[in-house]
Amino acid sequence: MTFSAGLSQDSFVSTSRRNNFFTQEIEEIPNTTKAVHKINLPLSHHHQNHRQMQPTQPSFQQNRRKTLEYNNNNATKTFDNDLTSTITVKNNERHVLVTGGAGYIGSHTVVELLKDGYNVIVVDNLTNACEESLVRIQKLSNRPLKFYHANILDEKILTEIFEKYNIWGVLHFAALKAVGESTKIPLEYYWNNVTGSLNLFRIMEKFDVYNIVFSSSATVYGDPDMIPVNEKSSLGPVINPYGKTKLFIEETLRDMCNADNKWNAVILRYFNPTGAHPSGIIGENPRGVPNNLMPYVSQVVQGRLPFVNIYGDDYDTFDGTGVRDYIHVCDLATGHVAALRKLKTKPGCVAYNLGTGVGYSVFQIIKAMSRACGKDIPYKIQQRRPGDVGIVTADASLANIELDWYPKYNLDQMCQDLWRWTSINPMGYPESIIEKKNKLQEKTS
Ligand SMILES: O=c1ccn([C@@H]2O[C@H](COP(=O)(O)OP(=O)(O)O[C@H]3O[C@H](CO)[C@H](O)[C@H](O)[C@H]3O)[C@@H](O)[C@H]2O)c(=O)[nH]1
Repeated sequence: MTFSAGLSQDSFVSTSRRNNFFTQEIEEIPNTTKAVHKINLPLSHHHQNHRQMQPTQPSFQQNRRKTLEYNNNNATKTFDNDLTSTITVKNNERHVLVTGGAGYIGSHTVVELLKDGYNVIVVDNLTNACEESLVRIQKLSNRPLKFYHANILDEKILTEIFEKYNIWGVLHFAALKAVGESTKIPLEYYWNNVTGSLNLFRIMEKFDVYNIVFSSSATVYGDPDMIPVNEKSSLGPVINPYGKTKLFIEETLRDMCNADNKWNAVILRYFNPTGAHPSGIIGENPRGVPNNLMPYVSQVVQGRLPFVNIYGDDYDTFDGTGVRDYIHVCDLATGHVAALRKLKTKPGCVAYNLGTGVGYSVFQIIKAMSRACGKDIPYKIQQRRPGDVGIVTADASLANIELDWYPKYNLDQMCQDLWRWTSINPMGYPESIIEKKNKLQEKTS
């Protein structure tokens, strides 16, 4: 039987809103020595008369690689709309390297990094991310970034990046991340996540770059012995290969920091990221049927999926459904900026939970999404999903105290922002030329 959760329509966002604003033109410039893409960013009407986004030629020599270098020569130091603020550029030409910076959490973090004045280089192989997010990030923050379309397993390209730029630290997001998929193709997960990270760490060491922020997950706690879970809780056992890769990389970083005090690592354990940038311009772009609850619910609202499967209503929770600690992706993003500040104090290896400390059940999530979109949401109660636990919430007080980081968004804002992103971008980001080519190559190989 299908039920539906409907609540009063206090924050309806019209699905008729469409984002024509960021139509991107990517043009291949025929060049015998370089494969260059020109990115034309459309301008805010506020800026149209004042500045021009001018693509520049990449200055590096290698020519067979698909590398994009974005530049905005005439960028002003202010931006408008709901992001009214003034950027203080305070760096000394040092860069941070963001692996996986075109992905969901990476892209929101890059916006915060650019706002905070960092020079950002993104490395992303675009397997689970879209180049379009990078175009939009620059528009949002009104600052340029540099992008390398590359895999972290590629020692040659990483070496070249470290040779070329004065890199101060690395934010390491790049990873395969689907729990279910990891049980089917474990070797791919160990190869990409573990070997890719080891490759990155070795190259960092070679170039005397010892500052890293690592994207970990609450999954490293396994089935936690106490709730809310704090950083002193025991780690593991973790049953799926995805979680094992996160735990192994954490352990590697701890060993590296113990062995050599030049290394500093801030490990961030995310709880359940959701929401999207409040502008509705960047957000999560799941490929295929989403595994996680929030994007799944949002596709049900869109009518792309018929109903939400509620995996179990017999947990020992107040309404029987699973309880999780959902956190707005923009709060996660500011957590990374705080982590970089922490790295400047040379802390050794430290781990922080990033969550709100508040748990919501599956029923509460469906109701909150229903409030945000003003629609009834159909659901069916199903068997428990294998590997799920009843309740996981964070004790994030260590991050509050030591990083001076506090989440700002509540559940209704998370749902409103998620729904705004979904309404404006019903099918996610448009595919870029690179992504189309990747797909073609996958089909023909
Ligand atoms: O279609 C769905 C999807 C999920 N759920 C339920 O919703 C809750 C949240 O499930 P998610 O799949 O959204 O998130 P998880 O808590 O299972 O997993 C997330 O948090 C983990 C850490 O706790 C890991 O980081 C993992 O990678 C990440 O996806 C769970 O009770 C789950 O049973 C449903 O009822 N229906």
